[in-house]
Amino acid sequence: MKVLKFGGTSVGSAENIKTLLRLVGEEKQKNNPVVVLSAMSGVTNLLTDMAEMAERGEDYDAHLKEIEARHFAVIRSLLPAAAQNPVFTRLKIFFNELEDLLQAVANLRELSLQTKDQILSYGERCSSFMIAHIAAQNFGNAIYVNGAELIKTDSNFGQAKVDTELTEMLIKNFYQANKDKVLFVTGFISSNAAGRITTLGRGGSDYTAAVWGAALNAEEIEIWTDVNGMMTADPRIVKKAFSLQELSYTEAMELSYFGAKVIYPPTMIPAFMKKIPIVIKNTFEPNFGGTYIKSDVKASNLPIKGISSIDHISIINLTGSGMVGKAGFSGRLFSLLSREQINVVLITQSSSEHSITFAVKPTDAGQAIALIKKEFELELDANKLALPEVENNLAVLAIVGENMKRTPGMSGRLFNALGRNGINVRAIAQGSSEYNISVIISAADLSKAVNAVHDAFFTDLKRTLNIFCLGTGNIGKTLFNQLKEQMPFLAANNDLQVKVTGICNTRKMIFNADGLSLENWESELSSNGEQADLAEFVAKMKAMNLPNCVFVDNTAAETPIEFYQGVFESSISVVTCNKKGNSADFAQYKSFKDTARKFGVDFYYETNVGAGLPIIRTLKELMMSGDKVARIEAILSGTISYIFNNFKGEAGFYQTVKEAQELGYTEPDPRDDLNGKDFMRKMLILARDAGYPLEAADVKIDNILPEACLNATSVEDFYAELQKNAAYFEDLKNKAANDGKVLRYIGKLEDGNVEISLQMVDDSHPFYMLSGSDNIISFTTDRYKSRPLVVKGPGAGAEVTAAGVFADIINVGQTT
Ligand SMILES: NC(=O)C1=CN([C@@H]2O[C@H](COP(=O)(O)OP(=O)(O)OC[C@H]3O[C@@H](n4cnc5c(N)ncnc54)[C@H](O)[C@@H]3O)[C@@H](O)[C@H]2O)C=CC1
Ligand SMILES: N[C@@H](CC=O)C(=O)O
Ligand code: NA
Repeated sequence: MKVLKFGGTSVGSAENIKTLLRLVGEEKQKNNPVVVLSAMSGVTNLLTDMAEMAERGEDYDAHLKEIEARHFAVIRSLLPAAAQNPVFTRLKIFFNELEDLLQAVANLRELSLQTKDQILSYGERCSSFMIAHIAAQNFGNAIYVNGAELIKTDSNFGQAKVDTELTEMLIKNFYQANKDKVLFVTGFISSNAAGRITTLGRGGSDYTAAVWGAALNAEEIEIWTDVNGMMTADPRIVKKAFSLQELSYTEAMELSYFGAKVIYPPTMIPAFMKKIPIVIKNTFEPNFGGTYIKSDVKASNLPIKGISSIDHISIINLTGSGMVGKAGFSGRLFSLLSREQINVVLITQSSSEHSITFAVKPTDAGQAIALIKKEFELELDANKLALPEVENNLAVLAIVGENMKRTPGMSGRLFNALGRNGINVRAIAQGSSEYNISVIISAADLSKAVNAVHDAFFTDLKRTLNIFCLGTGNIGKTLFNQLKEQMPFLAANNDLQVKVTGICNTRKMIFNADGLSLENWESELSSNGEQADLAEFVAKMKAMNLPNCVFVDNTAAETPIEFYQGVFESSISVVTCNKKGNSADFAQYKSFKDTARKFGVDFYYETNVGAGLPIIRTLKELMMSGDKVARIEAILSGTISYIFNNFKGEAGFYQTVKEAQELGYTEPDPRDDLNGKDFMRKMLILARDAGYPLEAADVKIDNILPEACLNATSVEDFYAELQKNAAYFEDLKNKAANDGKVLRYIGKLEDGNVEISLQMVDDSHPFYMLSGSDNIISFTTDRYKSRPLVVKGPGAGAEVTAAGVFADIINVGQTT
C-alpha cells in the first residue's frame, strides 16, 4: 500500500484534479492508496492574509469570495449537477464557520496562534472534502478523512509536535476499519489532546504523508509536486541543474534544510525510522521517473548530490576573552536562542575560542542581539565580551553529499571555484558528518557562486564560460564565426559552452546573460544595442556577476587597457590580441601579471606575438621550467614579411602594401606595421616575458621607410607618399636581387638588448625561405644551445589570429 500526497498546484484547478484522480485511479488498480491533500494553491496564503487583515480590522471579504469561487468552479466543472448540492452545502458550512472566526478576530483585534491554526485548517478541509466527493463519483469507494482527528499533537500551535504512539494507533485503527476505501486525508492539520486544531508547520502536508506512511508501514510515500523532484541546485538560479535519481535521507534532509523547497525537511524522519522510501514525482511530467529518498542508495559517481542555499541571512559575531575556556558559554548562548525560538542556521567557532559566529534569519537578528546583551550583561560590562556585531545581506551556500566523506579534495574544489570567481567567504562550517560544507558569502554573489560551484562539481555537464567581447572588426567578427562553427565540437569534446554575454564596439553595445545569438549578433547589436560606453560596458559586466567570465579585447585601442586592472580585481580573466597593453609602461605590464595572479584569474595574450603561433606559450614554458633565454631572433611582422615575399619582379611597393592590408595582415592603421612600431611592441613583450624589464625606448629600430612616408599624417597621405617614393623601394629591391639576396626585417634580443634591423640575406640564412605572411622565431637558450628552438608559420591574418584568441579563451575554460 502506498501513501500519495498531492501539493497545492496538483489540487489547484479542475484540470489538475483530473490528472490527480487518474493517478490515484491507476494506483488503486494495485491497492487502495491513502491520498493526502494540500489546500488549493494560494489558498493558505489567502487565509493567512485574511486572518491578519481581520486582526487589523480591514475588510477581507474579497479574499473570502475568491476562495469560495475557486472551489465552486471546480465543483461545477467536475461534478454532475445532481451530485453538486451536498458538496456546496458542506463547503458553505465551512465558509460560514470561517467567517465567524474571522469576525471574532476582527472584534477582538487579536489573532492567537491557536485561532490562526483553526483558520488555516479550512484550506485542507475544503480541498479534501471536495476532491473526495469528486473521486467518489469516479470510483465509488472514496471517503473524506479529517486527518486532524487522527494526528495527535502537543499544543505548540503553528508547529505542533506529533504524539507518535497515539497517532500511529489511531491511524492504524482507522485504516483497518476502512481498508476497502480510498482515503482522502487532509494534510497539514492535527489536533491536541483537547481536540483543538493544531498545524504541523508550513509544508506540513508532506509530513502528514510521512506520518501515515510510517504508521501503516507503507510500501512507499509518493510526494506529487509540480517540479522534477530534487535537483542538484535551484533551477531558477542554475539553468543546468538536473534532477537527482536517488538520495539518502540525510542528504535529502540537508538539501531541503538549506533552501530546496521541494520537500518539508521533517518529513524524512518518520520515513527514515521505518525505512520507507519517499519518492518525489511530478504531476505534470509523467515521464519523470522520480527522486527516490531511501536507505539503500546505489553508489553514485557524483562527487556531491547538490548545492543548496539560503539567500537572506545575517551573521552575528561574538568575540572576547569571556569565552575562553568557559565550558558553559556556548551552552548558555544557544539555549537562550533556542528558548526564544530563534533558529540558528549555522555556527562556527575559532579554535582559540576567542570568537563565535552564528547565522540567523535577518528578522531574528535584532532580537538575538537584544537577548545576548541582556544575558551577558556582566561579561559586557567587564569588557570580557565585545558588543555583538551583526552583518547583513549575506547568504549561505552548502554543498551536500555522502560521497564527500570518502573523497579528498572536495573542500579544495569548492574554495577554488569561489576564489577564482572573486567570492569572499565570510564563514565556513562543515558538519561533523562530512555530508555538508557550508559557506557564508555576500547575498549579491549567491547566483554567481552557485553556478560556479555547480560547474566545478558536476564536470560531466558542459562548463560555461561567459565572454564579454570588445571589438567587432576583422578579428572580432572572425572570432564570432569560429565560435559559431565550433559550438557543437566544444560541447561534444570539451564539455564546454562559450556564451557571448556582451559585445561592444565604438558605436554600440549589447548584453545577454543567457548568451547572444551568434547567428544574428550583428543585426541584434545594430538594432537593439545601446550606445557604446566602455566604462558602462565594464561596469555592467561586473554587475551581471556571472561566473567564469572572460573579458576579450579585440581592439587596437588604448582605452580598453585602462580597464584591465579593475577587471582582474573583479576576478575576471582577460584575453587580448591588443598589444598596446603589454607594450606600454613596464610597470603596467608587471601590474597586470601580478594582479591576475593575486586574484587567481588568467591573462592570456598569445596573439600579441605571431598571431596564433605558439610563441608566448613556448617562451612561458621555457621560463617556467627554469630555462634561460640567451638570444631571440625573429621575423614578427606578418605585414612586412608578406611585402618582402611578394615585392618581386613587376610588383610595386605600394600595391603590395595594399594587398597586405586587404588580406587582413596589417594593423587597422598600416603605418604601425611599416614604421616598425608593431614589430617593436612584439619584441618588447617577448623581452619582458623573457625577464628583461625594458621600455619601448630601449628598442632600437631601423627604418625601412623614407622620412616623408614616416611623417604622413593620415593613412591616405601615407599611401600617397608610398606611391611618390616608388623609386626608393625599387632601388632597395634591385640591390638585394642583384646580390642574390632577399630583404628581411629581423628582430634580435641578446644580452637584454633589442634591435630591429633591415637586412639582406642570402640562401645560407635560416630566414631566407619564407612565404606569405610567415613569421619565424628562433630561441637560443641554455637548453637549446647549439641548435635553436624554432617556431614558424603564418603570423598574421584574421583566421589565425581569431583562432589564437579562441584558444586562449578555451584555456581559461580549462582551469576554471
Ligand atoms: N590582423 C592580424 O593579423 C592581427 C591583429 N592583431 C590585433 O587585433 C586587434 C584588432 O585588429 P582588427 O580586428 O584588424 O581591427 P579593426 O579595426 O578591424 O577592429 C577593431 C574593432 O575595435 C572596436 N573598437 C575600437 N576602439 C574601441 C573602444 N574604445 N571600445 C570598444 N570598441 C572599440 C572597433 O569598433 C572595431 O570593431 C589589433 O589590436 C591587432 O593588433 C593581433 C594579431 C594579428
Ligand atoms: N599587423 C600585424 C598582425 C599581427 O600581429 C602583423 O603584420 O604582423
Ligand atoms: Na602567438
